[in-house]
Amino acid sequence: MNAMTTTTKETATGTATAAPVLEASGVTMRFGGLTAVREVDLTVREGEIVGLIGPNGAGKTTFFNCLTGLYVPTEGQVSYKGTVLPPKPHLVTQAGIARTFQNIRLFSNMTVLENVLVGRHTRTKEGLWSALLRGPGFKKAEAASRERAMELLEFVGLASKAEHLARNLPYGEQRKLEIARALASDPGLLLLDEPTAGMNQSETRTTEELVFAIRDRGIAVLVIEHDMKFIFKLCDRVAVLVQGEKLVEGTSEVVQGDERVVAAYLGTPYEGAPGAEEAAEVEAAEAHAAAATTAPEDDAEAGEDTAPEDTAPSDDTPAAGTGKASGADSTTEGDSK
Ligand SMILES: Nc1ncnc2c1ncn2[C@@H]1O[C@H](COP(=O)(O)OP(=O)(O)OP(=O)(O)O)[C@@H](O)[C@H]1O
Repeated sequence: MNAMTTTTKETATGTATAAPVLEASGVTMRFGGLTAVREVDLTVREGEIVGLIGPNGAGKTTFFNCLTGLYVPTEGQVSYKGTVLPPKPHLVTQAGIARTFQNIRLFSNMTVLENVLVGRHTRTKEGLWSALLRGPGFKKAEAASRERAMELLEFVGLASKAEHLARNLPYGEQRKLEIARALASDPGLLLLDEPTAGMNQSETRTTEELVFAIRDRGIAVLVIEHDMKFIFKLCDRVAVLVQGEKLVEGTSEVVQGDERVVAAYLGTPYEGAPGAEEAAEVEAAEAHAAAATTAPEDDAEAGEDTAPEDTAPSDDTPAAGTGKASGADSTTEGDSK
């Protein structure tokens, strides 16, 4: 990792007033009756590393998919450097957002270098004919792309394996290669989905340094991770998603000290928890219905009057906030992780 320098969070001080790179506002994603992400606002500023955490199924990856155009959000919008993004992955990449996936997506039968070159294609201007005829313009562009790709491999510490097949790399290096490929599109914002999943401690530590070094190159980072030690050490700010809603956002210290975050991870309900109101209503209605079935006969008349409004929701009552569900089918992808 020759180009990497070990840096710390301190280099990011003063980012609170830096220009926003990413602005997500009111992002909601519904899949039929399920609201996976509900009205989430999130800003990432220049020079920041922001963490997105939450228990399994909290909606983190779905939110990433909304940011990168893989899903068309049911509501809300996403802007990159002040311009609203069209929900199309290639246009989002072209605009300046790159990502890695929770499930590694490399071209396993291509070399390490070729994988990075693929990530470079959004930044090369040579057209199809130029490529087929292999004219001087194409050769020059190809040489420049190779040089850039090698520089990125050097940066992530994989230069010596440029000609290896991607599938022969150990797992931790495949994750690094994914990062190099994402960087090949010259992004202003990098989204990392669980970059240390499956890594040992030393690989995690190297990834930590890599993310700091990426930020030091002027690329803002938004990272999903379950490894709390990694997140709290790395991030200038952390947002916590629980059941699709943003519960807390703040510095690592603020988030770690918030009892609602602890409760969400331990599964302990707390006052005002997302979905708590609906759950309380259902519980009350069920209790009411149960009382009605065991009520003495002289209560039956009163029961008839109140039943239509007070009974528990029927099976076809939509879940809270699902009234406007749309678009999910057309945007759902097979493997969106
Ligand atoms: N394409 C889809 N169709 C229907 N439901 C989906 C789809 N993608 C995600 N979901 C649901 O949305 C909710 C949020 O899932 P998501 O994968 O975004 O959570 P997550 O926070 O990334 O979880 P994890 O930490 O386990 O990766 C889950 O209930 C999931 O089952």
